[in-house]
Amino acid sequence: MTESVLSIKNLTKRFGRQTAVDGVSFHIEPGERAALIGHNGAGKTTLIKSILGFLTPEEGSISVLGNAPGSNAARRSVAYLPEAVAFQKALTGVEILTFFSRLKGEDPKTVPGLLEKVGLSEAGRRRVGTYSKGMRQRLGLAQALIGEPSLVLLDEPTSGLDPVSRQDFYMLVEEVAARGAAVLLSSHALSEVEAKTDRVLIMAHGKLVADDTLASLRRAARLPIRLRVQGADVAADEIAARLGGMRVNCRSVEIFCDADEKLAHLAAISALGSLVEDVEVTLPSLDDVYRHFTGVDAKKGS
Ligand SMILES: Nc1ncnc2c1ncn2[C@@H]1O[C@H](COP(=O)(O)OP(=O)(O)OP(=O)(O)O)[C@@H](O)[C@H]1O
Repeated sequence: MTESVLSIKNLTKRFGRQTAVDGVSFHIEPGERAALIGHNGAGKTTLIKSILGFLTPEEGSISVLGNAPGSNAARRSVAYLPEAVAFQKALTGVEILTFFSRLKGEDPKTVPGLLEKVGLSEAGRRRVGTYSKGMRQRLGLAQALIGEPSLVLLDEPTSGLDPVSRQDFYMLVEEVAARGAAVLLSSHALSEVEAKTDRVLIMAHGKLVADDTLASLRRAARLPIRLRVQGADVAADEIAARLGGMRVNCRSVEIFCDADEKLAHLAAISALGSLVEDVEVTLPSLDDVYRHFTGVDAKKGS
């Protein structure tokens, strides 16, 4: 069995009487991309700071490839990209990456390759003060990737980026995971992480209330799947009469069912032959799953 890159057992962190992280346990394996989601104040940043060794929890343990957080060995294996990455504006991208490479004890000759990886080769000789937010964030990722870390912690990494920059950013994250690094990414952008991560960790009031793949969480929540059947011409009445479900207009009928009933419903729809023009299957979104496990609407917060 491969060793977990990150292993957290029964972690509790308090600030005075406030319990920010409450008995949290999970582990992340090499190559896994895990999303950490939760309302404001759920404990995500406290958890990330504990993994980095910036905070000392009252109870429980954290191991980064067998090493204590904040130890030299753990620091060499962990990369961190905060939400709002800030660099010395007067320095160029090359100068910044060279500086951080030396700080990490890595050879600065990897800098051009890192800049190329994040699409900043041409901008590398320009001062960072002239960079857009997306370019600064990509430089931040390049800095985090110095020395090929085994664990990459990303705190709201795409906030403020435009859709194309987000897309590019997630392609880089995919590459990092494909190389075998474990990625833990905290985000409020649920529709985004839904497609871009392998596992979802949901925190609420300091507790980990869900930890699994989205498909398994959907099954556990038993949220209904929506089948929207579009009939040929004005066949909705006949389709509704033969399949059940709810007629939503003169051509379409909606059926809600459990995951394990889906194939039977699709077979029944298919048996209607030319009466049916199309069928659309909508699975519960991460928003729906989030609401189920936290009782909170992701768009509204706590
Ligand atoms: N240094 C601190 N001193 C006192 N309380 C703190 C401190 N840091 C965090 N907290 C409290 O701990 C709880 C968890 O905060 P945390 O920042 O970890 O949440 P979060 O999930 O990252 O929230 P957000 O999504 O808003 O960033 C909150 O109630 C917060 O007020």
